[in-house]
Amino acid sequence: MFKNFIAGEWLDGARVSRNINPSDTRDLVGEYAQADAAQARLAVASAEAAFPAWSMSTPQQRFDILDAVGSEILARRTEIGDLLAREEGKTLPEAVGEVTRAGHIFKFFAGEALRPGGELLPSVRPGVGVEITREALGVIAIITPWNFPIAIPAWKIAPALAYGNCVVFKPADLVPGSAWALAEILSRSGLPQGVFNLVMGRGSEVGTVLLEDARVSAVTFTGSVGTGQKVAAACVARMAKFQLEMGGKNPLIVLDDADLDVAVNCAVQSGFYSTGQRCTASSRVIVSEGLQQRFVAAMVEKMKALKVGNARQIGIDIGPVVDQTQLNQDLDYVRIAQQEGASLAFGGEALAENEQGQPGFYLRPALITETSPEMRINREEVFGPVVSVQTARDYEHALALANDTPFGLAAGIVTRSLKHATHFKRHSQAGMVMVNLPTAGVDYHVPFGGRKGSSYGSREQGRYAAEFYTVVKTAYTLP
Ligand SMILES: NC(=O)C1=CN([C@@H]2O[C@H](COP(=O)(O)OP(=O)(O)OC[C@H]3O[C@@H](n4cnc5c(N)ncnc54)[C@H](OP(=O)(O)O)[C@@H]3O)[C@@H](O)[C@H]2O)C=CC1
Ligand SMILES: O=C(O)CCC(=O)C(=O)O
Repeated sequence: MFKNFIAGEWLDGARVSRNINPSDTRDLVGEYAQADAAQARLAVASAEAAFPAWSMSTPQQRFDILDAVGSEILARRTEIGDLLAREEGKTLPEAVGEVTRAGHIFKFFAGEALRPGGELLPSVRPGVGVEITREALGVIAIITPWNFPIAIPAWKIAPALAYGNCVVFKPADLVPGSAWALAEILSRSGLPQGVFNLVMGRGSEVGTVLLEDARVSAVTFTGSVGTGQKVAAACVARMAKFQLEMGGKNPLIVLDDADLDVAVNCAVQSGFYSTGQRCTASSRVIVSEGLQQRFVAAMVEKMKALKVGNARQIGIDIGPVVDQTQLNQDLDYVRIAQQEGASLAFGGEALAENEQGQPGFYLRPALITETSPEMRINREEVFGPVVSVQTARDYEHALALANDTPFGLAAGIVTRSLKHATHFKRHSQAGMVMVNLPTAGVDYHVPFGGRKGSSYGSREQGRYAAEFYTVVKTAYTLP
């Protein structure tokens, strides 16, 4: 039994959740304690008690701890990557890559702890000095989704601690294993008791406490739009700071002058890898008329060669969908698209088992053509290996189609035209824009986030994370 970490102790939960391997549903990854509301409140209390001392800890102390955590994650990347692949279903190379990213994130924010910002200015009044500093907020609640079970926790926990906050971390109930492994490393890192707390459990119970408890100063959330709206409403009601990263319906434009191989690689990589379960996935490909037929034919050829199977097996390109609910959602969207008049050019069928006969949530990646902008497949996030194709008359039409979405997380263009690439970077209504690169798979040292319905609040990652995890103070002195 894997326990919760509250007030410096490992505690049994009120219930137990079973973590099942989506590549082979006979395989139980482990049993994990589920905290109840009382334990969530205990975690908040312990974080609150630890805050005065931790917020005054030295940059050196924070650096040493975060740097050592990063080193251990990197040293154990293969082992933790295997656990991640086993519980979430992304392929082993993708999972090891995610763990590596988590290690680098801790090291990046270790460095940031040594670079506190601040300004010293003369006042407009004679003899008065003005200091602008950043201070820690207090207790931060961190609520994360299942699709990046260690990288997303890392890019929230590391800055929270680096800037002097205390943390109550609630990972997704579906994939507690990688989160637990990270918490176990943090539990031995030298953090004072109560600075970091892990409360695995249900969003409806543990999550609700974290949103409503007045001792929680800020909530950082990644997940679905529906839950994001609940987080926002609860935080506004009690004036807590919050930050939301939610869905995407990310476009990838392919212009007539594109290198076809680059275009297909970008579309396959960001549409289907990680089983399409990324908020940055290119789920809409917008191709200009002259290249449309060749692009679809080349995509189908590439997709025929993709190996769908056990995430931990060498040579597999696409692991399983995370669970039956998500698989049903993916299949529903493939069906709805066809009912609305689109064509299924390739894939889209569930496979009850892989080539080894292991039962899992397998889905052959789907390419849907002859779609139009108003179809649900072009408006709603599927969160699976399902890509739609729209045809554009020219660049201007493609740009209009790309921006015609309630979301605005990432957007890409494949072109040899500097003019169009430059125009697109300026006029895309997305937070992250890629030229001749996949929309998914971003750097860890630069800002991450979107516009419109995709994100709310300040950016995550890189130096920009300081905006959320600190509060600015302006001090005036007349010596
Ligand atoms: N843009 C993105 O990065 C992501 C988007 N998604 C989208 O969300 C869909 C569902 O994924 P899922 O992970 O279940 O997303 P959710 O939004 O349901 O869950 C995200 C996190 O919020 C928690 N939570 C759920 N309800 C509440 C609540 N009332 N109060 C506080 N916390 C709560 C969840 O806990 P628990 O695990 O117990 O439910 C989980 O830890 C996907 O199909 C996809 O469309 C998902 C992941 C990432
Ligand atoms: O594409 C990436 O690198 C990050 C994606 C992500 O954060 C997400 O899907 O939640």
